Amino acid sequence: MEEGNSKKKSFLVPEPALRRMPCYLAYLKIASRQGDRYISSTNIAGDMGVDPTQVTKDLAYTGISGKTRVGYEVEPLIDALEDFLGFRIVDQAFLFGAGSLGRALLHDHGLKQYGLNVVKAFDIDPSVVGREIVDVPIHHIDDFKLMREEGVEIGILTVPTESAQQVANLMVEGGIRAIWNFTPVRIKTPDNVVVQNTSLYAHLAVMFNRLHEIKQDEKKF
Ligand SMILES: NC(=O)c1ccc[n+]([C@@H]2O[C@H](COP(=O)([O-])OP(=O)(O)OC[C@H]3O[C@@H](n4cnc5c(N)ncnc54)[C@H](O)[C@@H]3O)[C@@H](O)[C@H]2O)c1
Repeated sequence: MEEGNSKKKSFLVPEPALRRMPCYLAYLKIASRQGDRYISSTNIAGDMGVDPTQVTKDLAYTGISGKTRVGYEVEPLIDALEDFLGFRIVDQAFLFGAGSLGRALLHDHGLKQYGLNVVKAFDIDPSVVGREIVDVPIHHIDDFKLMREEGVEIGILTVPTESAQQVANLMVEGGIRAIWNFTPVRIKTPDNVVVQNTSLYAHLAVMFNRLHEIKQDEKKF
């Protein structure tokens, strides 16, 4: 489950719409592979369990609108969504904390496909510093300030909770402008730094709760 720091500033595109867009994109890519040239918002909505008006509104942010009766042309919509979401430009990122989660992220091919290329990682553990994981060199965190001139603005935070704020401070001092925070700590940053909190476990909690409620309802009948 993800939660941004949009409280600090009001952004043009609402976060729920942005979160739905990668799902539309994945759906459209399947449609394209099946040879569909056109698709209607009603079809997208029906298959994805979203309201058709919501689909039209969300997709309008890309600047593309559907045609009466035929709907959206699939390929141009895929292009527009990828451009809009920034998935076609590959941004460079640094990773902080090359432990179990950090390494899993380094092994994920999806990140690059979605426009994020991790070029360096930082850690304090002598058993990982100096090594490479899937071609990404692991440096000591103390060397991070020397890398400032590389102009990398995106940082992934996967350090233990106790170090989260301290490492986040270092990241900001070193020029990081957007932090993808996987730690459960609500880190404090200046207003002009984007923080995106992500937790697999929050989704798990929702799944447990929904399953529990469904089973409770079944018991009643
Ligand atoms: N968001 C999620 O869904 C999710 C899932 C798993 C873990 N987590 C969180 O991610 C973080 C990492 O979890 P993990 O299981 O990978 O832990 P881990 O202990 O395997 O890895 C943490 C790494 O950070 C390094 N580290 C410690 N202090 C550091 C510092 N000051 N600077 C740089 N590196 C430092 C450690 O040496 C280690 O390699 C934790 O905060 C955990 O709660 C979140």
